[in-house]
Amino acid sequence: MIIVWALRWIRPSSGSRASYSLGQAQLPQPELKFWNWCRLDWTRRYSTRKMNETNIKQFNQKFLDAAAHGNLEDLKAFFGSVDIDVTNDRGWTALMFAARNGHVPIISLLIEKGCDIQNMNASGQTALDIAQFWNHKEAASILSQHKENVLFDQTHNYYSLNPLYRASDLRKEESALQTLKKNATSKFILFEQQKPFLLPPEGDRRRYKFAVFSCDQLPSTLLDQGTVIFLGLETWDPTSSAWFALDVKKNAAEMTTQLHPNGLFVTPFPATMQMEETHAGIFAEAHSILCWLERYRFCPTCGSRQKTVEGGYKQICINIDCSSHKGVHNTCYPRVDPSLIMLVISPDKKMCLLGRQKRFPPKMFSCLAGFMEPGECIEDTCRREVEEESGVKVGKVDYHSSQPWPFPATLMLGCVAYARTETIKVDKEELEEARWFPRADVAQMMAGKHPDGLFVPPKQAIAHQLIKSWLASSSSHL
Ligand SMILES: NC(=O)C1=CN([C@@H]2O[C@H](COP(=O)(O)OP(=O)(O)OC[C@H]3O[C@@H](n4cnc5c(N)ncnc54)[C@H](OP(=O)(O)O)[C@@H]3O)[C@@H](O)[C@H]2O)C=CC1
Ligand SMILES: [Mg+2]
Ligand SMILES: [Mg+2]
Ligand SMILES: [Mg+2]
Ligand SMILES: [Zn+2]
Repeated sequence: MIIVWALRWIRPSSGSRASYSLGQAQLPQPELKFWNWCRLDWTRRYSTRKMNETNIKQFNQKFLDAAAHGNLEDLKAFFGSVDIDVTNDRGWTALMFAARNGHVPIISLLIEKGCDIQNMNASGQTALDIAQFWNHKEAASILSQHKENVLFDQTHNYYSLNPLYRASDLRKEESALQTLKKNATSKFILFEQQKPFLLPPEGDRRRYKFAVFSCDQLPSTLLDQGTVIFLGLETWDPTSSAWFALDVKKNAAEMTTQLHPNGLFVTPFPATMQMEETHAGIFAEAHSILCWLERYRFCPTCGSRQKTVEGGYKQICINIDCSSHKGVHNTCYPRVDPSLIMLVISPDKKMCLLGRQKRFPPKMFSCLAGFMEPGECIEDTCRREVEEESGVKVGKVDYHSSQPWPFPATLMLGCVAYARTETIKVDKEELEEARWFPRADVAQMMAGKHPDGLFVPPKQAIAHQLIKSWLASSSSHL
């Protein structure tokens, strides 16, 4: 049913070229969960095979059965056509079934194929919890080794996995940058008014990615008239390929669409939440810089025009008498807005506080969040925002991880906050609702199995990772 709803919201655009537009504003059904909304790529693949909902369920069940029964060859046949993290009604994945029965070769293969070992079922158990519960020592040992790796990697939230070496020293060398731009190995990604030019999910590729061009593939008018940003080099080796973002002017967009038959300029959110992760990291850098250049065309100090230098990373006022040329002139550099996002834990540590902003999809609850103000430390921003929005008083604050949120340039600082009080008084300006949720409810919301259809943001959001960490660290309280 959910899949049918989801498909309803994948609709061809008005032009002759196929495109898919998805938007938060177009989410009228309370049941259309963010979670499923993020899985539309594989849903679409099924739809092209004309599989109906029952067929899909049976197909998925056969995959889960192969894992549960330890049938390695049967399982291999599903790769490429099944979502490796697909679940049954209770949130059990193939990895969990293999862990339940101690099938070590199946566990190893699923991990090698990139399954998410941190997924939890509707009871809040991971595959590792299950292997340990059923005393499958070898399975538990493999899963715990990989869990350590995953936890280490988890400092990289989505949008933060940018593989480029930024080579900031090169930005000051104008002639070197000009030479690099014309270098045959240099790579260009395109934007039109901050909309990235992407290749939509297709065939076995489940994610959007950039269409990447060399200098020779681009008409010189695009290069000459557009805004070019130097993003970095592929490696620390100065002879490695350089990456540039090119914002083509609006009137050049038509020309650009002729460059790749499947490419599209897409509205960045939510499409970029479904990108190949390294491309999402590159998008975060390019998009934040392009938004800054567009919004700060005039000097914030005297209102004169600004000149863009240093590969797009600096703007200087053309008025030589402007005071921005003296002392610390931070208006010349791209802005980053620090903001806090916190999972607030109840005094008895059995519940967490989640809230809803009016703009959220129906039934989605998330962590509270708020922008840092001048002269504030992380801990005080966290305490102030939680009290302003929910009336709850916070004591200790622990830092968890961070995430660039490139809409346009927020840096989310993720924390776990320990409440001193429980009484909630919601600020209706900022939140529609805030509630304490027991651990079991949150586990169901994570697994998309809550009886009232409540759910939390998808794994690309740092809120999801904060909630997941708390569930994992408190699984012994079950
Ligand atoms: N991933 C997640 O689950 C969630 C992420 N977030 C993100 O966290 C960030 C902050 O959360 P939010 O609750 O909106 O923040 P706040 O609680 O601080 O409230 C936002 C309001 O504060 C004002 N404001 C003050 N300083 C700034 C600034 N530097 N930049 C923009 N607005 C400012 C704006 O008012 P006005 O516009 O009226 O001028 C804005 O609407 C946002 O980027 C949001 O997208 C938030 C919740 C959940
Ligand atoms: Mg606030
Ligand atoms: Mg807020
Ligand atoms: Mg605020
Ligand atoms: Zn000025």
